[in-house]
Amino acid sequence: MVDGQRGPNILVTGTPGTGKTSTCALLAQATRLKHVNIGELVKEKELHDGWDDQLLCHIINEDLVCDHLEEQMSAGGNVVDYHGCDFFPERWFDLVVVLQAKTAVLYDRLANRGYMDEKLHNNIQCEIFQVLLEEARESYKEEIVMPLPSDTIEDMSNNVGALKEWLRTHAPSYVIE
Ligand SMILES: Nc1ncnc2c1ncn2[C@@H]1O[C@H](COP(=O)(O)OP(=O)(O)OP(=O)(O)O)[C@@H](O)[C@H]1O
Repeated sequence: MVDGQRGPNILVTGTPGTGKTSTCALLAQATRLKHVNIGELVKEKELHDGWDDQLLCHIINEDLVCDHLEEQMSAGGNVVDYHGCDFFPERWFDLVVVLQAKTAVLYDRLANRGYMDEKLHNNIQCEIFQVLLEEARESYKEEIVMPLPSDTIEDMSNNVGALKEWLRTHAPSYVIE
């Protein structure tokens, strides 16, 4: 259910490479939702505690991220894109989408991106053990958690369609016809 006091907020999560950014970008084009890419935001606004040499990424400062986004999320109308979901306030989200990809598909995508060794292995393990789905189910009410396959372009298009349909039901003014 969308909180009646604000616009809808959707979280799109999943292992890196499952298609969060591509899906959110398409959804934002087709609706009035604003795409909030947490990884980009962390870099741009320096909401981090430096660089992790082992994982080769910024060490996100979750408190700074949540403080930075509080006002915008309280207003609603956002689709948030991040490979984690347990540190956001539960009240922010009306729907939590977990994108999933088959191991072979994800392997190719991450290898194409130049991921190697430990980083590649860790992300593949994360997907095999459905870490993000588990995290979403532990952090949000089960009925708002929506796992979706993201192996093909057709899946992506179906997913954007399903999310538009969800918006049509819960917050129709956000759908651009
Ligand atoms: N459903 C899909 N079908 C075909 N290709 C896809 C699909 N989803 C993503 N891709 C491709 O996989 C690559 C990774 O996608 P994307 O950057 O959207 O993933 P992500 O989950 O946002 O990753 P990260 O968490 O690292 O930002 C891109 O080249 C994208 O075009």
